[in-house]
Amino acid sequence: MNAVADAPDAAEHEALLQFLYMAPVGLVQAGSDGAILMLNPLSAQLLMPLSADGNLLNLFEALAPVAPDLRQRCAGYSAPSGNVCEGMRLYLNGARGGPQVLSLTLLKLDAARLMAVLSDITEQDKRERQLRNTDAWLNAIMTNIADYALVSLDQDGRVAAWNDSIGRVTGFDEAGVRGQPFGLFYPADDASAAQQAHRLQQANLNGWHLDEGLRRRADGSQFWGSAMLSPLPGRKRDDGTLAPAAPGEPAYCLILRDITDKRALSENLRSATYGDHLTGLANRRAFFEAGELELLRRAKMPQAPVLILIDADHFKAINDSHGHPAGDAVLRHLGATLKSMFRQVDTVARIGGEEFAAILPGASLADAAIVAERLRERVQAGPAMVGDTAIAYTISIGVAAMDDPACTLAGFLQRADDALYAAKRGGRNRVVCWPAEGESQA
Ligand SMILES: Nc1nc2c(ncn2[C@@H]2O[C@H](COP(=O)(O)OP(=O)(O)OP(=O)(O)O)[C@@H](O)[C@H]2O)c(=O)[nH]1
Repeated sequence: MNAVADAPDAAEHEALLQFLYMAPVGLVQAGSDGAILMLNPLSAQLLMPLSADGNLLNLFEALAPVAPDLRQRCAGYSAPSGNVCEGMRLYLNGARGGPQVLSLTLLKLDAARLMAVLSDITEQDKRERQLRNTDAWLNAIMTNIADYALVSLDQDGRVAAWNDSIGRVTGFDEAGVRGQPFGLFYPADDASAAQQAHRLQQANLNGWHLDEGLRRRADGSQFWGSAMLSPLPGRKRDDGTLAPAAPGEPAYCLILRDITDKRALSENLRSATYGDHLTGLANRRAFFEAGELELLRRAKMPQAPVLILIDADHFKAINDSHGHPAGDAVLRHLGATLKSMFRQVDTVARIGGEEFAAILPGASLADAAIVAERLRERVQAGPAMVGDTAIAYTISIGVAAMDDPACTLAGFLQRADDALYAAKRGGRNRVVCWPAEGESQA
């Protein structure tokens, strides 16, 4: 070779060496018998832990602990050139999930030469394993947790993909579900196109939409369920907007869950927190919360609510002559009478030992006084039966309109209590409205 021709060769050679040195993958050139002809620093680094004596002389021998059949593979590869193996995973230190994972691609360059490309894919392998675990985990959830159901919906909220869990929770079969709007799982009065569109829109805006309520099974029966709706993650563009999905393709994920048990639990919790254990009415805490709420609402209502305080007369004497448990039975009797006399919208509570209160929204003082008088008559007319014993008792009632914008709930209670006190003083078994005659206004 002459000097003019030699110069570019030397430069190319230098560039090649530099490439081999810097390459982010391990490169090994070997003969067809595996004898290593050349290897770059990274491949030496990757192969070194496999070598028993630190001498990297033969590729097949170096890789024997993790790829014992490599020599046979090459021998059996009859094409003049091509990939003997591609992306073969080599798990160093034996076990899968060990500290290091290599990927090996072995190229047959020609009859005499092989080129191995090695790269460290430990992190990638770990991520893939995590994904597989997550997949298996999700699958296990969907298959084993009986009260969850997963379904994917298309752009318009129609069921795009069937999942067995849907059948299990709702009783629908694939033919009955695929292509149907997801309102199918809701009772008719909650399943309009507009209601569905609203749910999808909320999911688009917030990233998810969750609602709890009655859900419908294939046989028309209902259960208490939650529905979590969210756009599929793949649709999110870099700018945060959602890419439209192709017609019929999954665009949303809907997770339905039967939470009948959970609801019963929270109802129990609710009644433990807000219910009176003896009478089943609201308790003092519930009464005060409802009272404050009524005061907030009062401004927007044409009619202020009315507060009624009810107290059993001479209750101590009942306890003394019949015993405390009989007294309890009388209180239960009074509670049941109250429950039967007031409307659904009224708050009726036991706020003390033998003291009860009711808030009547949208009632005038005169109407409330009539209701109170009827209640008094009813209690007087019907004794409480405790076993075989009829225990007659009466009640006194104070009534106050909650119509003074400057007055607080405590203030209204004081007014009703003043009226109640007047009823007691006046001889009991009577109804008095605030301001009572002869009482000064608070
Ligand atoms: N059995 C029973 N008695 C209760 C309960 N809470 C309070 N009491 C009793 O109710 C009685 C209330 O007595 P007082 O406040 O003197 O009133 P009263 O005897 O009803 O007389 P007037 O209210 O003035 O008509 C007391 O004896 C309390 O022990 C309860 O949960 N069960």
